Amino acid sequence: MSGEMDKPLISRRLVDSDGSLAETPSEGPKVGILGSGDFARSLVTRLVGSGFSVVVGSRNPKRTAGLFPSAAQVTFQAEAVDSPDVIFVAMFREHYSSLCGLSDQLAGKILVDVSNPTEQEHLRHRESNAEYLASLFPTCTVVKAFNVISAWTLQSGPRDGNRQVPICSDHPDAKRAVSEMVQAMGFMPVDMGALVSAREVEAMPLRLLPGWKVPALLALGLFIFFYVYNFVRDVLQPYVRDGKSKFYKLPVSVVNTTLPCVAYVLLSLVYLPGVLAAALQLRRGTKYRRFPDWLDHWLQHRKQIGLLSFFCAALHALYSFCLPLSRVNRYEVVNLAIKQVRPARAAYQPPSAASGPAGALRRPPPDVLKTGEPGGAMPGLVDAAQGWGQETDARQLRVFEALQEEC
Ligand SMILES: NC(=O)C1=CN([C@@H]2O[C@H](COP(=O)(O)OP(=O)(O)OC[C@H]3O[C@@H](n4cnc5c(N)ncnc54)[C@H](OP(=O)(O)O)[C@@H]3O)[C@@H](O)[C@H]2O)C=CC1
Ligand SMILES: [Cu+2]
Repeated sequence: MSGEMDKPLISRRLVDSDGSLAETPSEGPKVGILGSGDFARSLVTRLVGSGFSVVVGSRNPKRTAGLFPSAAQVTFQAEAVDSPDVIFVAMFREHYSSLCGLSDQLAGKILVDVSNPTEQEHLRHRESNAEYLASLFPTCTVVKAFNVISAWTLQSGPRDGNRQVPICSDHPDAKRAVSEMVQAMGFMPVDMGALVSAREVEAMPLRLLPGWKVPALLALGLFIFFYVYNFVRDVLQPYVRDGKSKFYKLPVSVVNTTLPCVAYVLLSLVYLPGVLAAALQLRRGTKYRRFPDWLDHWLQHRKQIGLLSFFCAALHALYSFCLPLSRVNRYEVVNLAIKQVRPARAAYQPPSAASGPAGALRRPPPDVLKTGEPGGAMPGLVDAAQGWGQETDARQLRVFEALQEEC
């Protein structure tokens, strides 16, 4: 294996002094490609770079020849399929039947189906594209491969994340030959069994973020549940019972109360299946029996559930860090207001019968009336104004104190 890894992907003889790909050595294994689209072009670049001799079959070779490295031979379809034993069909399913005229020349050869159906096509056709190709060319051996690799990955070379190439075919020898090519191109073949598995292999690229759907729906469900609960507890109940409007809490405060609830429940759902599995093994007295399906799936989703739990907790930490900043600001403003109003309130005396018929003509304590001149010009008017001011202040103070509680 280490010997394989030491081999350079592009052999020295294939690279010109100016760095471009030179003429292929005639002894390189010959591979045919039908089609001249994006995938065919990337495939050719990779194959040529891996030391293969490539011949491309196009309906219009004159038009397409310029798109390929000079090391590849571009010709008509009939000519291209003549000599190679392995032929890649880099075309869409609906055009497969246009190759039927080549049936005789293709007899006994290995056809590699690289196609990917769209979601609708996948649902519409009961048989996979590879099985359809095999039914059109019963004298050929069909191998399904490379469909999970994008044209871009083919061209830029395999990365660690997507090295695997699932392969399936009814003929072990053909599968082995294609597996060796896959390896020579720097990818890792994964045997998926017989050609009936092609449907499964073709569905792989259709799955967006496999394994995340159930955990994501679970997290969303939990979030909605706890959000509604916190909404009823923190917003709806104070509104109905005391008439207090706390709807401003909806976008930030209620969300921030909800996030840790979701994080905790998700975290417990990461550990719970392990405990259940251990209990089940103890009860059965063996660990060599399969878990029931529901537990098996649950165990497999632990990583995603754990990551979602971490995400909720991290978001909660961020919210909790940012919230006090705005609160401190609000608190300082309210505090300042209270400091200004409180002395006036302490000095306020409700009007009593002794203070005369008008009530407003009572005399405020001297510390409040610093600027007023007791007994000066128009004392009654000054008193009345200050009495009115104190009543307003008292009401404001109640509002401010309520605000301070909120902070
Ligand atoms: N692009 C990608 O990243 C990937 C593509 N694939 C699969 O590879 C196959 C080719 O894809 P791609 O290269 O992107 O597609 P393109 O449309 O770019 O190429 C399709 C090619 O099919 C050839 N062809 C042969 N007969 C016909 C016909 N009757 N009508 C139209 N075209 C015909 C054409 O070549 P010419 O005119 O020279 O005959 C054409 O260049 C598809 O099955 C796709 O699912 C799989 C994985 C990734
Ligand atoms: Cu917290």
